[in-house]
Amino acid sequence: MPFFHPKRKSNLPSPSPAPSSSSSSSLAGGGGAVLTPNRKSGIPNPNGGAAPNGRAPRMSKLGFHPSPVKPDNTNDAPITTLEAARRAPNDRGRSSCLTPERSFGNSAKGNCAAGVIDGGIAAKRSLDGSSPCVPSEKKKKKGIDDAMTDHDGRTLNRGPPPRELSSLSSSADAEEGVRVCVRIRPLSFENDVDDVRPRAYVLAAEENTIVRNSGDGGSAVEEDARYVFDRVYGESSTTLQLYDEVIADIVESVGRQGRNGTVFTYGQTSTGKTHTMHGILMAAGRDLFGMTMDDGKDKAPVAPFRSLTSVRISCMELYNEELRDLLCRATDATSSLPIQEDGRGGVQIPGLTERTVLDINELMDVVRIAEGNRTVGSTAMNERSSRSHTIYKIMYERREAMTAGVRSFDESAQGCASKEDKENDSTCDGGKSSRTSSQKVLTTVSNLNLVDLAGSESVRVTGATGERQKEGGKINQSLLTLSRVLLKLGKKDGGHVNYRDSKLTRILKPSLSGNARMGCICCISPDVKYVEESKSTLDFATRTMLVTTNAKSNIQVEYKDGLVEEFEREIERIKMETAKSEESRLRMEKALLENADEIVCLKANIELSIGRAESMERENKRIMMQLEELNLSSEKDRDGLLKEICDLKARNHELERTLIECESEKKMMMKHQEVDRGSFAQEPKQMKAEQTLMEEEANI
Ligand SMILES: Nc1ncnc2c1ncn2[C@@H]1O[C@H](COP(=O)(O)OP(=O)(O)OP(=O)(O)O)[C@@H](O)[C@H]1O
Repeated sequence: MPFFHPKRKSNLPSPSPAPSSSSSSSLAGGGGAVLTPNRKSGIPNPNGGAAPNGRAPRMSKLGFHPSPVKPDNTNDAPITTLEAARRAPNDRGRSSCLTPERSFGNSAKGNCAAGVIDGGIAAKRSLDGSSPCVPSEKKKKKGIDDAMTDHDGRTLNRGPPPRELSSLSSSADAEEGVRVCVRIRPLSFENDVDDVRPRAYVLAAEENTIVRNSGDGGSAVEEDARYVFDRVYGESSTTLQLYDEVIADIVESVGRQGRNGTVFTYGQTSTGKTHTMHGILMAAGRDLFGMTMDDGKDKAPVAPFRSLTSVRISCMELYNEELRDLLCRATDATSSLPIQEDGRGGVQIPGLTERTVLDINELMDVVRIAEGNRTVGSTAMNERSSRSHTIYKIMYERREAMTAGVRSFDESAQGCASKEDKENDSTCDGGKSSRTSSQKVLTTVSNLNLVDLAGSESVRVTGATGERQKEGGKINQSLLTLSRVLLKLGKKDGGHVNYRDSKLTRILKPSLSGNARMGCICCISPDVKYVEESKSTLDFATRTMLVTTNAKSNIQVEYKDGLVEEFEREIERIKMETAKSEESRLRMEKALLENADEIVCLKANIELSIGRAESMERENKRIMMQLEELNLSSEKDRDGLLKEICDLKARNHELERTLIECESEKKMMMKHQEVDRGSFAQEPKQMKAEQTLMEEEANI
């Protein structure tokens, strides 16, 4: 079954600007919200580092800056970096690497380095010394070969011709299809160009067709294995290419026509959705700020007018069906925000933080803060997997004051945009109206919603358990609801569309139900392991192709005498405020510089103290160890002494016994002695008697 959907508009893009629109306070419209300060995070700055002036994003009191006046001299900086990759060959700054005939053609296989937008990969590709935007001969040839053959070198069937994307030159308020493109991420980030492993899906010769790699010779690709979208981008494509061909037009109609735009990335986990969305955020921000600068240039010759443009951003995530503000303080970050329908088809999110940003650097600073607050987790497939759907809402507001009777440039180009305008404006009725009011103000608030959906995932490949598995379940559930809603919308007569089954579809309702130009980027992996997951993404993309929207231009016209003067006074006041805040910033910078020495000194002292504390801790540990050793050895000694005492006691006991025995022996001996002494005493007497007797005998 061919998936080409024939009912879309087909005008080539035109750079001509168009009129503006009115405000609404919803995801499809404007939205009053509280301003709160914020935290830091980690996406690369468009200049590759901190903002050149080192400033944090500012919140202007009113949020407006006069568009013809540059708020400060840093405004060009980010644009310059990005423009370097784009501006060269044509003045609209569209893909600088594309030749005119390729700009809607084979560019899908291009090797253009996208400067900061595609980061590492782009930089890697330009390392061979060739100009980053001019493919080398080898690459050019490979690009052509890729277009005609699959990865095993087999020729592929041709698909239907690409449907042409409608553009700004199409009449305002026309129905158009959601712009759908598929991007295949590189198989391996280290060596993507030369990796020759077979791919699950390959690009066909047409830039809008992708086919399953059947592996059977490739010449007879089955119809159900062939998908046709608005564009298909291969592994070596860049985000900038994709942005230029599919998204830039939507962004332009947000800035120039006051229509809402919504772009979302969809796909399996780790297929490059966040990677792609960051590039889009940067490029869209640059284009929108470019338009604020253009405002004055285009109109000055046509009408006496003044215009004020402001850009605000809010960031939110939908985690486990809870809506969180990504720009509020850490303590509040976990509280869930309510979603309220405003009864006019829009959605309100009370309490959502809005930050006014004055240039692309400030915008990306805010995005970095939001990124830092996003819920990410590590899975088997992605070390930093988004565990939530993230919505970046950029509000572009423009107020124009002009003398009635003279049309603004945009009006002249497009005619009066809205019915109210026609009714109120004498310039739109061929001069029949007798209205004589001299001044009018056109106010337009249009929103660009950039939605980075969490990746669909199967436990089989992510190996998720516990909390990760629970999150995965919620993600899949909300994506399934989105898919069902798109299916119903695509069928037209599909009956009631139930947006209420998930918060994701509730938030996206204003866009899905028609009041936004929409773009959908479906990301897939070329890995054959994930062929089923990729097929499911391609089926989703196919369903999305059938959905059409009809975005209205949001414009409000007010008439008031003396308004231009009032407007001019306001511009002056804002200019003064801007100058004052610039002055105080400079003062603070100076004070910071003056305190720098002291800070260095304090730092050194702190480091010294930390060193001392560490050595004291080491000493403490050493003493503790010695004490322990001593305790151990004294315990040993005590045991030995106790044993010795026991031995001595036993010995003592033995000696006492021996003593007693000795005593008794002694007594016995003494007794014997006494007896002996008695007999001894008798003996001398007897001897003496005997002697006396003998002497007597002798004398006789
Ligand atoms: N086209 C690409 N070129 C270079 N690197 C890429 C590309 N696509 C993805 N990557 C890298 O692949 C990794 C995963 O990409 P990313 O986080 O954007 O995927 P994801 O689809 O958003 O994943 P998840 O749904 O899990 O959040 C990142 O390191 C990213 O930089």
